[in-house]
Amino acid sequence: MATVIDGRKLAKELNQQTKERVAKLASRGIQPGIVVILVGEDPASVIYTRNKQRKAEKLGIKSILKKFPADVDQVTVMAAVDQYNHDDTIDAILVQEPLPDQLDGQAITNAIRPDKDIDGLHPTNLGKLYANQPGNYPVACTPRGVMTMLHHHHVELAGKNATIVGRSILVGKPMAALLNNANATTTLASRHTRDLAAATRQADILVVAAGSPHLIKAEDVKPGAVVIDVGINRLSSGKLTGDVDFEHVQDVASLITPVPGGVGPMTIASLMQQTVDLAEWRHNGQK
Ligand SMILES: Nc1nc2c(c(=O)[nH]1)N[C@@H](CN(C=O)c1ccc(C(=O)N[C@@H](CCC(=O)O)C(=O)O)cc1)CN2
Repeated sequence: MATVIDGRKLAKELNQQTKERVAKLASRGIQPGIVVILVGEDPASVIYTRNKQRKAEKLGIKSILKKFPADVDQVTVMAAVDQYNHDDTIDAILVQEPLPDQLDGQAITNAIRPDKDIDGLHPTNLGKLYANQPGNYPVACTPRGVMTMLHHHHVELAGKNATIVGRSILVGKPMAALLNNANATTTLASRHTRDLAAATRQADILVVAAGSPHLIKAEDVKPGAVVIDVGINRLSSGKLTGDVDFEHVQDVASLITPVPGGVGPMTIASLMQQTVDLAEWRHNGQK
């Protein structure tokens, strides 16, 4: 039976560390600041952005929620990004995804100053990640949170087979890069993968971010594997469930994350952690 990774507990510990770092910055007259740009009223995004705001305020981080109607045009959003690029009280700019179709998300990301790019999606930051450059730069907060979980549980990565299911730019791609940079042998699978079960069964570390409820069954998992479920799916019953059939996979895995209470809380805690990183780097001139 697998050990269940308690994402809420780990997030609480990380948030405590972040709070202490915020207090240290306050003694230098610095308050880290984040702005979250929310377009439209997607119910899940409204909840996530509210949770981010609450957490930031609780930790002493300045937080602005900049809302736009769903039919906002590109120029208006780009102007807001430009405004916060030049706002010295803001260290982190986050554009909540998903965005409506009329907006060019890539152009918006590219307009964010790389040293305020909290999601680590600007090509400059992605390039550094893919080049495995040393130094300080932001990386996407969900993969960062997953890495923190793996390190916390002393999961050995070097030489291990890691399979990531789902190749989004927000999770799958940076996750594969981080694991590869940690010397794991990585397979980045997607819905195009011919034999997905073969790819998942070879994994010592399996990260699933496919957005498909219970896609991964017990027979898809190597005995003793570490299974990280990034999926958050709301069933018609209202219940949240992951991409992994937790009930049965926990009998096969050695370590497993639940949904809810696994990766989700770590995403927000990592976001707060990285907001403080950005503030420290900017104020210490370590860009
Ligand atoms: N610009 C970004 N947009 C989005 C990101 C992101 O990292 N950057 N990630 C997701 C949504 N997300 C944060 O924005 C997020 C999702 C879920 C959770 C979370 O704590 N989930 C809880 C359950 C919450 C619930 O009851 O609904 C859990 O898993 O326990 C945090 C953050 C998409 N957009």
